[in-house]
Amino acid sequence: MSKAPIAIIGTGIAGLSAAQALHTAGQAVQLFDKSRRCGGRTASKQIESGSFDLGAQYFTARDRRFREALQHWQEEGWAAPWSPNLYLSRAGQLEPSTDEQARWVGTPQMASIARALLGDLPVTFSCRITEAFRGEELWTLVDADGASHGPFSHVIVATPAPQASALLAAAPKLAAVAASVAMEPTWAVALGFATPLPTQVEGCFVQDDALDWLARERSKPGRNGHLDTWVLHATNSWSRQHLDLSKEAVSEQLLGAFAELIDCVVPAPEFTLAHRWLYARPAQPHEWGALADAGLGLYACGDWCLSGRVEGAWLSGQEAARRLLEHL
Ligand SMILES: Cc1cc2nc3c(=O)[nH]c(=O)nc-3n(C[C@H](O)[C@H](O)[C@H](O)COP(=O)(O)OP(=O)(O)OC[C@H]3O[C@@H](n4cnc5c(N)ncnc54)[C@H](O)[C@@H]3O)c2cc1C
Ligand SMILES: NC(=O)C1=CC=CN([C@@H]2O[C@H](COP(=O)(O)OP(=O)(O)OC[C@H]3O[C@@H](n4cnc5c(N)ncnc54)[C@H](O)[C@@H]3O)[C@@H](O)[C@H]2O)C1
Repeated sequence: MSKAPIAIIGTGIAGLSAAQALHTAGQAVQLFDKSRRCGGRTASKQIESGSFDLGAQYFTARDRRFREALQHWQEEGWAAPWSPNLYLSRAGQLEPSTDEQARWVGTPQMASIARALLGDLPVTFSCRITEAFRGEELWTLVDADGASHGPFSHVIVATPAPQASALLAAAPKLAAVAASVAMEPTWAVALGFATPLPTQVEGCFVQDDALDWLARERSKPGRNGHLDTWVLHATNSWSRQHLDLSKEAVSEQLLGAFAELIDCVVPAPEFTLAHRWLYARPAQPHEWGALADAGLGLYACGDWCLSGRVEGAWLSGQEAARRLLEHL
């Protein structure tokens, strides 16, 4: 009988990073995600007039191993540098914000990286895993419809921490660590304008009550939508305070804040979309790398194990795979 595959719950950057490392090492993997597509918080939304990045806006690469992976992504055309006309808005004043930081984006959209990393690996979408339990030797997963999946030799949980703790119940110490991680929400609003706004701004860090960040989609490489689409992110604190506000009210308030901030007249948008990220980022960075109960064969990874960024998620996935492989 062939060896049971390794189950990976979550197809964000962390889960995909672990999957790739294990696949490269000759291990069979089976991925699961509750969503209809991969990428998690590196999501891009496809609409008739183009696409835009709704979660992660760009990423930086500080770790040598991640820089090497990024070089490969660039060579393959999955990622490219993004050097926007960057501004800072403080106390209502908009000023250019030049820095030396290199930033990258997925091409032609942020979600392209996850799609490329997934490649042909076996995956089950629209499948929310609710339980992972171990028999004498092997693991079984149960989904929200009560269906069982398995058997698996090991399980890697690659979801945000609040969703990971229940899936780690077989290892109470790991479950407790995951349960101790607070994650902050972010409201995101996309606005599409029929006529390009007459401004030089392409990205802006905002120090404000409501807004935290705004980006102009068409300034990113490979984007060719016909609307001038902007993505606005609210601060974590504003998002927390307005967690249950309707999407319409959130769009209206953030559009108002944007119109006050930007140095031009803002017409009514052709298109508006609001999305609430309940678990956008860990409240604090950690240095766990990944969590492991090697005896049980249960592992956890995700941005919350490191820095709350794309780079942290990728490194955490690598670490989970490394720890699993060293115990085979
Ligand atoms: C609004 C916003 C802006 C951001 N901006 C940036 C930025 O500019 N730069 C940067 O570096 N980072 C940014 N980030 C953070 C970055 O997106 C994350 O750090 C990274 O994508 C996390 O990857 P992950 O794989 O750890 O988790 P996720 O991407 O959250 O992936 C987890 C996956 O698990 C799935 N899942 C969850 N529970 C279950 C379950 N029970 N069963 C099956 N599947 C499940 C989810 O559907 C998801 O696909 C931003 C995040 C947000 C939300
Ligand atoms: N909104 C959310 O939920 C987010 C979740 C997770 C990350 N988010 C943002 O992602 C970037 C990623 O950080 P980074 O990779 O360290 O990038 P950085 O560009 O170096 O930013 C770090 C930090 O510094 C501030 N900053 C950077 N450059 C400037 C500048 N030229 N002018 C003013 N301020 C600058 C910025 O506020 C960053 O927090 C990061 O933006 C997260 O906020 C969002």
